[in-house]
Order: sequence, then C-alpha cells, then structure tokens
Amino acid sequence: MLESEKNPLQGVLKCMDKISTFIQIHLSNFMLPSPKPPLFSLSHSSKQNPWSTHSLPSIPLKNTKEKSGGPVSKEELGRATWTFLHTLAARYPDNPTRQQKKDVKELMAILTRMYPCKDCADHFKKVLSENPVQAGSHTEFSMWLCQVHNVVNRSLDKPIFPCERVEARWGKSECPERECDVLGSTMDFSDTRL
Ligand SMILES: Cc1cc2nc3c(=O)[nH]c(=O)nc-3n(C[C@H](O)[C@H](O)[C@H](O)COP(=O)(O)OP(=O)(O)OC[C@H]3O[C@@H](n4cnc5c(N)ncnc54)[C@H](O)[C@@H]3O)c2cc1C
Repeated sequence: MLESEKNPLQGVLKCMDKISTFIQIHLSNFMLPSPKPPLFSLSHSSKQNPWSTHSLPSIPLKNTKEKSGGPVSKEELGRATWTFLHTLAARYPDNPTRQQKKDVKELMAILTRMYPCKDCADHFKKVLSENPVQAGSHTEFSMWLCQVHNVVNRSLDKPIFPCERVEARWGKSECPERECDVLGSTMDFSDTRL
C-alpha cells in the first residue's frame, strides 16, 4: 500500500514542499544576480575591463610613486604641506594687509596644533617659538618659510635648500586673470559654487 493511500494529506504536503523549494530557488536567483564588472576603472588596461568601450575613459595616475588612495604617509603629507605653504608664500603680496599678516601667523599657529602628525606638530611648535613668523612682505615671508623648512630639513638630515633659489623653485607661475592672486581682489568667496 502506497504512503499517500494511507494518508491522502501526505501527497498534498509533498507537492506543496516541492512548490516551496522551486519558489525559493528562483527568488534567490532573482535577488542575487551574478556579479557585474565595474562601470569604469582607474586601471590602464582595457583588457581587465570588458565594458571599457561603454565606460568613461581611464584616468591615468600621474605619479606612480605615490599611492592613489588611502591614508598618506608622513612624507607625502609633508611634501603636500610644504607645497601648499611655499606656493602660498610665492603668492603673498609685497604689501600685505594687516588681516593677511594675521592670517599667515594664525595658519602657522594652527599647524602647531592641528598638523596631522603629532611629533611633527610638536617639533614645529618648538621651531616657531625659536623663529617667530615674519610676514611683513612677500620677500620676508618666503625667506622666513624657507629658513624654517631648512630647520626641519636639518633635523631630518636632509640637504639644506639654498634660499636665494626659493623664487626660482616656487615663484609665481603664469596665472591668467590673476586667478592665483592671494589678495583676493579677484576672488568672490561668496560664490557658493567655489
Ligand atoms: C610643518 C612641518 C613639519 C614637519 N615635521 C616633521 C618631523 O618632525 N618629522 C618628520 O619625519 N617629518 C616632518 N615633516 C615632513 C618633512 O619635512 C618632509 O616633508 C618629508 O620628509 C618629505 O621630504 P622630501 O625630501 O620629499 O621634501 P620636503 O622637505 O617635503 O620638500 C618638498 C620640496 O620642497 C623643496 N624644498 C626643500 N627644502 C626647502 C626649503 N628650505 N625652502 C624651499 N623649498 C624647499 C624641495 O624642492 C623639495 O623637493 C614636516 C612637514 C611639515 C610641513
């Protein structure tokens, strides 16, 4: 005698079980599709990206020595900060306003508190206390910055930079329509698109 003949409900239950399994398999296929390749990639090789013909162009990484993302090293942070500071000094006006003098002093003081390398910030605080900021003119500020950079260089056994060459290294490049001018006379900071 068959099982379903013993209990007619047994056959119905088995059938429902099969239907339930079928639905579960198809639902999971629908909700978890096979992984698709990324829309675009920073890699140089189009072979790695089968969708490359439909994607945005690859962005070449400028400096292959430096990492393309993630936290920066102490050296990268230092280079970027010195680049910012020397560029700022290169654009610093011959006759700064009282506010501009105040701003650069404050910027240096902020570095001693907030520079994201605690040892460097502490060391720079000491350097500043022995070499107070001189920002009375463009030449004064860029020379002062060169000298304090040299104090840091010396402490790290790095070569001393010849400060008479600071203008050649960091000096004003061509800035069409004075767009790099630190005076701010041509910049409208109230423009929210900036
Ligand atoms: C405020 C500050 C404090 C720091 N303190 C520390 C610290 O305590 N310990 C630590 O390990 N690192 C510190 N660093 C980082 C360190 O100074 C270097 O930036 C880092 O070691 C990378 O050095 P680099 O050889 O690539 O050239 P960097 O010193 O970063 O210089 C970048 C470029 O500036 C030019 N340059 C070099 N010297 C001068 C100068 N005197 N005037 C003008 N231009 C110059 C050169 O062309 C050089 O390639 C500090 C950085 C900053 C901004």
